[in-house]
Amino acid sequence: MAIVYSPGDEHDAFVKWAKEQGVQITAVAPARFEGKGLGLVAARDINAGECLVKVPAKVLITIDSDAVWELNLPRRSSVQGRLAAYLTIINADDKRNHRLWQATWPSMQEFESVMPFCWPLELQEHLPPTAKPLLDSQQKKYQKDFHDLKMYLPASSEHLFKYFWLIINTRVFYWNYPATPLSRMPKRRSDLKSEDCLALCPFGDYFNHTDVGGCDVTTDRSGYSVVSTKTYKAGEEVFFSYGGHSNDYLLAEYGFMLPNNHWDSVSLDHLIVPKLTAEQKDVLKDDRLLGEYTLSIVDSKPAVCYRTLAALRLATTPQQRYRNFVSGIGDDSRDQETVDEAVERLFDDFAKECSEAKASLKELSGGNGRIAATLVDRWQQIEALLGRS
Ligand SMILES: C[S@@+](CC[C@H](N)C(=O)[O-])C[C@H]1O[C@@H](n2cnc3c(N)ncnc32)[C@H](O)[C@@H]1O
Repeated sequence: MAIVYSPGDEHDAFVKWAKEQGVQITAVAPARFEGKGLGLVAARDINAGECLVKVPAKVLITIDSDAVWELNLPRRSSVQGRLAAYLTIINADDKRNHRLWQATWPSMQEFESVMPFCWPLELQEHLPPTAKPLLDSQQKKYQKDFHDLKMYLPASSEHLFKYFWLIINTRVFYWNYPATPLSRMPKRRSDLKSEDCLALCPFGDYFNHTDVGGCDVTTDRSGYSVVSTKTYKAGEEVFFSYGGHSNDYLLAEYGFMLPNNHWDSVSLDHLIVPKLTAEQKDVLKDDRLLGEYTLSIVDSKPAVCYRTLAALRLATTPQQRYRNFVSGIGDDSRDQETVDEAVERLFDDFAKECSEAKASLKELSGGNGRIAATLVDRWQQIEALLGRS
């Protein structure tokens, strides 16, 4: 993979600024990686357990930062919205403290090709069934944030607000305000959800994601520390994990997918739920087994989850045998063949959906070849999950 070790003057200027702000950087440097934008490269051999980056709390951008707090943005709007509004409002100020940092962020043009949020509707409609609801909820969140905050933004700045909203979506770290006074917290500490706990973290936001990790990130009152959990050879990319996310989640939230992602899975709900009778749905609901049916790879083979097996058993065998299965009593092997056949039919239906989506994307590609190619890749990955590639 092509790596550009000196990615540009703006990155040198930012690193100098970050160090002046107290960010400690050891043995890693920004570099450009094909297909990933910027990332961090090991500047020498690194041992497991080395502290590579320390970012002091005072340089984070959170809703507790004085400059954000002083804008007095409405508390009913989300933390993501308020941070995007802050960045939009302050953007015209040439002396803003994070100016050199902002110069290292991706452009709106880059987002337009990789973030499903920015894609034309006809391509969004070709997202797989697990990614589509993620995009829908993102769009709703964005609309609400813009609605709540537009009166605080400079005139005609929606485009900029959307850009910063995406910057926050793709670059924030989890921060639960370890030293913030109660009056400034977004909610009572016990009510905080992950979407309330956001911080922009200079230099930390250069790290790209792997499914297997490679560094641990810890927080305390002093800020963030990133410590290697494995050895790296000089010139290797240094990663950490953004979490155990499927490729549909990575695509919708961050605009990329991993070629081999051991967390990958897809929902089977759209194939199973519409085929259940109202009575079957009630039974599954009472047993807390309605929905969240997933397919993943276990021991290198396609595997459906326990919930799927329960739903298919209810759909294809007498109810008492389903009851025995979920209660863990009796011999369930006599229905194994029937359930296996139901799984196969499900896979046939999903494989057909994959072929149709790919065929329709071929017709569409036109000027959006890169987006269509990403979508075809994702449908092919689903075929591989089904064992049908
Ligand atoms: C926190 S930023 C990391 C730095 C970013 N690559 C940049 O150019 O500034 C997260 C973004 O990096 C990209 N990214 C992270 N991990 C990646 C990976 N393994 N492969 C491709 N892109 C990745 C995605 O665009 C994601 O939205």
